[in-house]
This record gives sequence, structure tokens and C-alpha cells, in this order.
Amino acid sequence: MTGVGVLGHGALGHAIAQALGSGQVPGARLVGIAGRRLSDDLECLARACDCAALDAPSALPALGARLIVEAAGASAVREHALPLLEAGCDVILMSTGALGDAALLARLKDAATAHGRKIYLPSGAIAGLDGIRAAMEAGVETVRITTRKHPRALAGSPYLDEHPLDLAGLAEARVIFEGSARDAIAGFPSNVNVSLTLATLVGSPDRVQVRIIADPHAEMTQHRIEVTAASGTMAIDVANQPSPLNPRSSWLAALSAIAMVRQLVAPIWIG
Ligand SMILES: NC(=O)C1=CN([C@@H]2O[C@H](COP(=O)(O)OP(=O)(O)OC[C@H]3O[C@@H](n4cnc5c(N)ncnc54)[C@H](O)[C@@H]3O)[C@@H](O)[C@H]2O)C=CC1
Ligand SMILES: O=C([O-])CC(=O)C(=O)O
Repeated sequence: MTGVGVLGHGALGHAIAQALGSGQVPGARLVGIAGRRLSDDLECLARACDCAALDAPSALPALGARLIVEAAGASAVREHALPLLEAGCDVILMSTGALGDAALLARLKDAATAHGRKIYLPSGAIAGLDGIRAAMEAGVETVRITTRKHPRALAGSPYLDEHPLDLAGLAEARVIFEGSARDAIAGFPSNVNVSLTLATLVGSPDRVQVRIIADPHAEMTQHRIEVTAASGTMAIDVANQPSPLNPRSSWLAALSAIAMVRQLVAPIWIG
């Protein structure tokens, strides 16, 4: 039985903890959920999941956690991923935007190597990383992701402070950002972690081009990934139900973390 800890109890953390806490993944046992601080919400979730509620993830290894699922935010990756690796845990990271910081990524990879641990980046809200990984063996030339979300999912993003736009008043779909994944994650830190997952795979946030479309008619969050490579081309389209708790995050992202835990504890690896 692998002890699992969850960091974050927002939209993704709730769904992941509920799945693991209800025994949906045989072979994985949820030992605790950590937030920034204890709260009624966190304690209620932990009670429902029959595990500990913690105000920091540092106690998770002592409770038996060997695998931590981070679903908390880039600051949590910066604060907690390194000590958790050093404490002997593997980590699944959802807030992959943090990895645009090359120095942080290098430190995390060094710690994983030194302590014999692994850092896992799930496919999150997108698909097709397996194919792109294979294409990388012969060489990937260009990677582009076009993300289409309802304006309510984009409101409050830092990019809009410097490029004001009446999102609520949009009548038609509009491209609101085009640029590198490096600039995209700085401007939309809660919306385009997927572009940094792609960037980490292909080696640099400057190698992934991002286009963000605010679409008042979009009921689903859509991501289209286009790749040109020596081996051929790929176009991957996903249309996701937004999480009922957070319109920025796709439900599929939580499912990808649960599926990754299942894959890690299973005797067979597919894909
Ligand atoms: N890789 C991917 O495909 C995707 C990644 N994400 C990212 O996953 C993360 C979680 O997403 P949601 O659950 O929708 O966000 P959310 O905002 O609903 O929940 C985040 C939770 O983490 C907690 N938190 C924040 N900083 C923390 C810290 N330093 N220590 C402990 N807890 C902390 C918050 O209090 C909150 O409970 C976000 O960073 C989001 O941008 C979201 C969707 C897709
Ligand atoms: O959930 C999504 O569709 C994508 C997302 O928010 C992210 O990558 O940060």
C-alpha cells in the first residue's frame, strides 16, 4: 500500500482527495491533506476522507506518505517540493507553471536524483504528451497551444492589469494573448500550466507558443496542441468540463492526477 498525501484542498485537491480517500485507487492510501492553514473546510474534507488535516505538508512523510500530489499553486511548489523530495517522497506536480523557473527545476531534478525520488507531471488538462515525448527522440520543431476559455475563467489574471479589457462585456471570441509559454504563465498563472507542462517536456518555455482566446460562448475549456516534428505532425484537441468548484481548472486535470496515482501503484504501465 502506498501512502499518499495531498497538498491543496481547492477544486483539484478536493476531487483528488475524495477519490483517494474513498478507496477508488486500490493500492493507494490517503494519509493526509495539507493546506496553508487549518480551516473548517479542510478538516471536514479530511474527516470525510478518514485522514489527517495538516497546516503544512512537512508532517506528511512521518504519517507514511511516500507520494505527494501537489494541487496548491506555484508558491507551494517553490516552498514544499524540495523538502518533500529530500524527505524521501515522490511528488506529482499540478502547478507546473512554477517549473518555468529554470533554477528551481534544476534544484528539484538534482534533489530527486540525489534522493532516488521522482517528479511526475501529469497530462493535466491536455492529452498527447506520450506522442510528443516519442517525437522528441527524433526532434520536435514547433509546439503551439491554443487555449479557449470562458471570460469568467480568465478574469483577474495579472496580464489584464497591464492590458485592461472588458472581459465581462465581450460579445464574441477574442484572442487576448499570443506569445511564449514563459510570458503566458507570467500573465495567466492559473490558466496555462499546461503550456509549462509542454515546455518542460520539450526543454524550454521559449519553445512553446501560446494563444489564449476568451470566448463568451465557450461552455467547455478547450486546448488545441499543434506539433511539427521530424517524425510528422500532431494536432490534439481536448474539450473539458470546467471543475464545478473553479471555472479556471478543468475537471480532467484532477482526473489526470488520480489516474497517475493509479498508474504508479499498478503492476503494468500503459502509455
Ligand atoms: N497542470 C494542469 O493541467 C493544471 C494545473 N492547475 C493548477 O493546479 C493548482 C490547483 O488548482 P485548483 O485546485 O483549481 O486551484 P484552487 O485555487 O481551487 O485551489 C488551490 C488550493 O491550494 C491552497 N494553497 C495555495 N497555496 C498554498 C500553499 N502554499 N500551501 C498549501 N496550500 C496552498 C489554496 O488555499 C487552495 O485551497 C493550481 O496551481 C492550478 O493553476 C489547474 C488546472 C490544470
Ligand atoms: O484546467 C485547464 O484547462 C488548464 C489550466 O487551468 C492550467 O493549465 O493552468
